[in-house]
Amino acid sequence: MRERKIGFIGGGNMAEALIRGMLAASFSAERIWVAEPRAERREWLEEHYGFAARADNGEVAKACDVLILSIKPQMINSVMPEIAEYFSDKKLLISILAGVSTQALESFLPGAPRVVRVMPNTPALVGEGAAGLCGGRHAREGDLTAAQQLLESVGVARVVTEKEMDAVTGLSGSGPAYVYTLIEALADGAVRQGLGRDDALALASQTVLGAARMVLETGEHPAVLRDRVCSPGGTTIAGVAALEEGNFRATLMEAVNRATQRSRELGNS
Ligand SMILES: NC(=O)C1=CN([C@@H]2O[C@H](COP(=O)(O)OP(=O)(O)OC[C@H]3O[C@@H](n4cnc5c(N)ncnc54)[C@H](O)[C@@H]3O)[C@@H](O)[C@H]2O)C=CC1
Ligand SMILES: O=C(O)[C@@H]1CCC=N1
Repeated sequence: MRERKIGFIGGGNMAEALIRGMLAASFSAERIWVAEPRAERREWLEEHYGFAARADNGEVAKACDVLILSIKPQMINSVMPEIAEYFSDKKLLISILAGVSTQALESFLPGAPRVVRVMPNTPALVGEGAAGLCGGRHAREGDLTAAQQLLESVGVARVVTEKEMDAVTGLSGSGPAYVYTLIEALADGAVRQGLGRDDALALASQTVLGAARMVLETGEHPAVLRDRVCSPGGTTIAGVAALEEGNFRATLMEAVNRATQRSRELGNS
């Protein structure tokens, strides 16, 4: 993958997160192309990352071996024909679009198109992404491996079934937004009790990071780790009781549920 030319179709937030992560993981900037219609965004990308961004999707589709489709799902009808013109079985399409199936993408492309659908997330920008991916009907074994390696250069990547992709979207694709809300709310709670804003944000963020690493590195179930924090009659169980009163767990489960449903809707629209 590192030797091939990789072209992003759409240079927005998620494309930038992947590009920045890839550059940090020593992908060469010369091999990264971006098609982006907004002139000010092209200038910004060029200034910050040192590659030339193009206005024309066709130019990037023609030049690159791997295309990473990173437009909004609602744009596929107008953008896919621009790519299809230059697509062949020598090229690979990797889509990051929420909800859009490999079958829908394949229907725009000639022949037996090689398509891999991935759902990354923005922490790829700092090398801590969490992604799911699946192959389309004509994707070769090496295509899925290549896409997985690319995603693993910026975090964790799990191969899942296409049916599972909407749930991945509701969990890790959208999940950073839930966690940012959690961090902000934790900090607000401490600010309310008189702690300085900077200290509150730093401690809230590190607490989330530390707890996540405890789950990943000890292999213990989260409930076991939680029980170790809850001293009988202590402070933590008083806080946990408030979470239960506020339906914290049910609310998070419902957030994943709604985002998953929305991903399915985007696929049907
Ligand atoms: N933002 C996120 O956290 C994640 C987003 N995604 C997916 O990534 C895709 C992009 O999302 P974002 O980066 O958040 O959106 P965004 O709006 O930041 O990026 C989309 C980019 O496409 C450009 N664009 C508009 N019309 C175009 C055209 N005709 N041809 C080429 N480019 C065009 C826009 O100018 C913009 O820069 C979506 O499909 C989304 O489902 C997937 C995982 C996470
Ligand atoms: O909100 C969205 O639709 C995109 C997909 C996953 C994260 N952001």
